[in-house]
Amino acid sequence: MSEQTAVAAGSTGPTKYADPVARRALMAGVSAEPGSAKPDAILTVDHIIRNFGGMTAVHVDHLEVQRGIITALIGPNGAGKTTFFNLITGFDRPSSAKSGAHWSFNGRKLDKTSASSVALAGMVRTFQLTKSLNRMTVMDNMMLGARGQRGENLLTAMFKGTWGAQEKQIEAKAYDLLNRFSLYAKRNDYAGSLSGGQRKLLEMARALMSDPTMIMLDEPMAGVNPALTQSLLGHIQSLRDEGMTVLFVEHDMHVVRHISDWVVVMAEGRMVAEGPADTVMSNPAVIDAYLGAHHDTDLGDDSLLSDEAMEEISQEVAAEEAQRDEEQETK
Ligand SMILES: Nc1ncnc2c1ncn2[C@@H]1O[C@H](COP(=O)(O)OP(=O)(O)OP(=O)(O)O)[C@@H](O)[C@H]1O
Repeated sequence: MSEQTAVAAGSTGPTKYADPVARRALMAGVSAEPGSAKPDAILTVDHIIRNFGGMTAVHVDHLEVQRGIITALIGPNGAGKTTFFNLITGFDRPSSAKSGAHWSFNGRKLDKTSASSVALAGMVRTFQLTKSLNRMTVMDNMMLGARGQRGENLLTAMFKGTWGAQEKQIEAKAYDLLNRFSLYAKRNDYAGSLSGGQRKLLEMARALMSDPTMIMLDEPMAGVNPALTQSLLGHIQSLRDEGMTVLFVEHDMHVVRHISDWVVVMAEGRMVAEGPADTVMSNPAVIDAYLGAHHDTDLGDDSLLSDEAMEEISQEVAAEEAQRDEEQETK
């Protein structure tokens, strides 16, 4: 069993960053400026711009993601988080592809790389279950997660009847992961029959089939009921404790506070702040980015909503309403 497989199957011991004191010490000297240098960056991104027509969805000058910890990417709706994920995982091309966009993962350049090559390099993102994946069993979803390993299409191999020893190992890994994520009993059920939380577990388990070095989770808690939230959070923390790097997008600020070692904030396509969760969430630029656009956003700490902030927000709301009324009248 490879070391990576051992991580996925949960049989390795904790790594040095399983210790919160070690993680805090690691990041203690890192500047809280956007684009700050990290002690050991696993992902480095430069000059990534994505325009849709006249609108710039992403404009990231520089970003480094630290190896071995959990980094949250937060920002209001439309900030560009998903587009950024798509760009760095090869599912979309930057508009700046020919004018200086480059990014590297684990020492390997990825700028001109396809999505499958990015996954093979060890940077894997979770995907929501699509209609066709819903119609497949849980186990078939897992086997599909191994697709691309050693450049093979396992499903084709299955249908061709070339099911060999190597594939048996992969099957064993799928069972290990299903056990770990409490989905073994569901292995023959259609993925579409799973609850919201179980789907999120399957998305994570499926991503782990390809032995990632870094896992990227897009809103891992969306649609998850409170009973499974704790379990999902525990799984994400365990992955980190076993040595995996985690980068995740999440709107729930309580979750972000609870599990993030580092938080990067995106607004209007740009990285606007970085730092430990508490520092970032008391940063006026972050409060502005959220509350300026979304007055009902819960930043996970009610004490941030001081009388002064509330007064400012209500003035902004009143000004916006007055402007809307004016626009209506002139129509
Ligand atoms: N294919 C596309 N064509 C045109 N505009 C797009 C496209 N994809 C994204 N956008 C726009 O780019 C901006 C960034 O969108 P994106 O989905 O990346 O934001 P986000 O931060 O992930 O938002 P949310 O938190 O709501 O998921 C938005 O204004 C969105 O409408």
